Amino acid sequence: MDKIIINGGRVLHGNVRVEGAKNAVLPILAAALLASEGPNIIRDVPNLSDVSTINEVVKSLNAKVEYDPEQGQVIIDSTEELASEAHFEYVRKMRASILVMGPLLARNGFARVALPGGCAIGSRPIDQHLKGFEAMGAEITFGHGHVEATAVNGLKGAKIYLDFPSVGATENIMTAAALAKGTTIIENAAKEPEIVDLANFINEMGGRVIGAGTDAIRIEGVRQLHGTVHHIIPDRIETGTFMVAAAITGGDVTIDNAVPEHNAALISKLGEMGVVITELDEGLRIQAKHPLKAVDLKTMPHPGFPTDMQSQMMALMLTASGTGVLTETVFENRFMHVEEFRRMNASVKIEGRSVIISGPSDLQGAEVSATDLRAAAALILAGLVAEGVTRVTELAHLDRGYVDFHKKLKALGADIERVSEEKKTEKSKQLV
Ligand SMILES: CC(=O)N[C@H]1[C@@H](OP(=O)(O)OP(=O)(O)OC[C@H]2O[C@@H](n3ccc(=O)[nH]c3=O)[C@H](O)[C@@H]2O)O[C@H](CO)[C@@H](O)[C@@H]1O
Ligand SMILES: C=C(OP(=O)(O)O)C(=O)O
Repeated sequence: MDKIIINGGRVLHGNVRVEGAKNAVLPILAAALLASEGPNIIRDVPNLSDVSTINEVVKSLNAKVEYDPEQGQVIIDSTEELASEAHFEYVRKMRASILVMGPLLARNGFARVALPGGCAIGSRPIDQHLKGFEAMGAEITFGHGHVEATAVNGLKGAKIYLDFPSVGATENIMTAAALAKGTTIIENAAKEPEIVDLANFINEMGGRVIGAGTDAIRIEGVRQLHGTVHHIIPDRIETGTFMVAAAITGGDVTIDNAVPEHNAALISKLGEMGVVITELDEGLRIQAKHPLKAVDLKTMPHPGFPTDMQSQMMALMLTASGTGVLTETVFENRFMHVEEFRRMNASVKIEGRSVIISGPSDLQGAEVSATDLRAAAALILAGLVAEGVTRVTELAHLDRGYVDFHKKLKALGADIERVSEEKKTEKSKQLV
């Protein structure tokens, strides 16, 4: 089992480059299955365990996949007839495997996918995805832990109003509608930058998606889609995580390859706290001097404050002066990291869907365990400023969404290393 060990107290300085966005590349690699002519070449692909998982899923569906992690490139050839079932072994590993359902239904008129169930951040139902497929003429059935969607006569365009602007439902409906007969309109659609990247990709394959990034997306179905070359957008959550890393250490960090407009809510909140942020041609410079001011914040669908930055912001708010209230409205149970922060001497109180933070806490290094992907990053951020040594375990969560996180922090001046049990055993053998 790997551990990240941090000796707190270093101020971060320098430049760091962010990777392609995890939450853009996963739906795009699934949507590549829509192309029945010519291969898709996807570039700026981050070397993450989730990328390996989606590649496995796509391969299991009979597409040919060539992945070059060094180059950050995936080539997908889905021109042969596709299988129709995404097995539990993949969906269990990664919920986003459900995103193959739209493309499979579009290509085959049938899809069978293991039900994803909940995870550490909430129950995460898929009713809005299924409501969309049903409106387009698919029959939905459940059994033996799976959901099946069948459209014997193919999918037909429909008007679909989402009860909540779900990212995954918007993506699955967009891909299903790309090859449907007629026009589909998604109302109350998700507006995240990753939705726009997916729409651009579908259009580059020959599709017709209009309005992505607004709350009404119009998809005019086409008969066939072809392979293309697509570059993934930069990861706004990795960007945000390094913004917080700079702020929490009182540092001066420039983030290359960042898109400021994708992080408007975070830029505004950090500004309120007293962090100085400068927008550069291709990036962001973050300068912070302590003490920072406490703020209140509420997570919301884009362009609101992203839930995927909630735990990292909680780490930062622990170091700010005054009382701040952080409210989570997107997921009902995304506070598992609070107990771990308490192990680091944080003063945090949960009240329903809010957390009240009285700062600054006198953070102390401790042995803590990552409860989900962003909690892993947040605990490491807290470790950067805690007094003494912090050890973070359960790093499989971190590897889902961050490439070389500890190496990038080390290059900025952090005292941080990653050790594996095997290495430790080797060391102790040498000592004996
Ligand atoms: C791979 C990926 O892109 N993951 C992101 C995606 O997840 P994901 O696509 O799963 O998130 P959604 O936007 O769908 O979920 C948001 C909320 O809607 C609820 N819901 C969703 C679908 C549905 O059919 N019914 C329903 O009730 C969920 O339980 C949750 O409470 O968006 C989330 C919200 O920004 C991010 O935190 C995740 O990082
Ligand atoms: C919650 C996240 O991802 P996923 O939807 O893949 O679990 C995340 O990226 O923070």
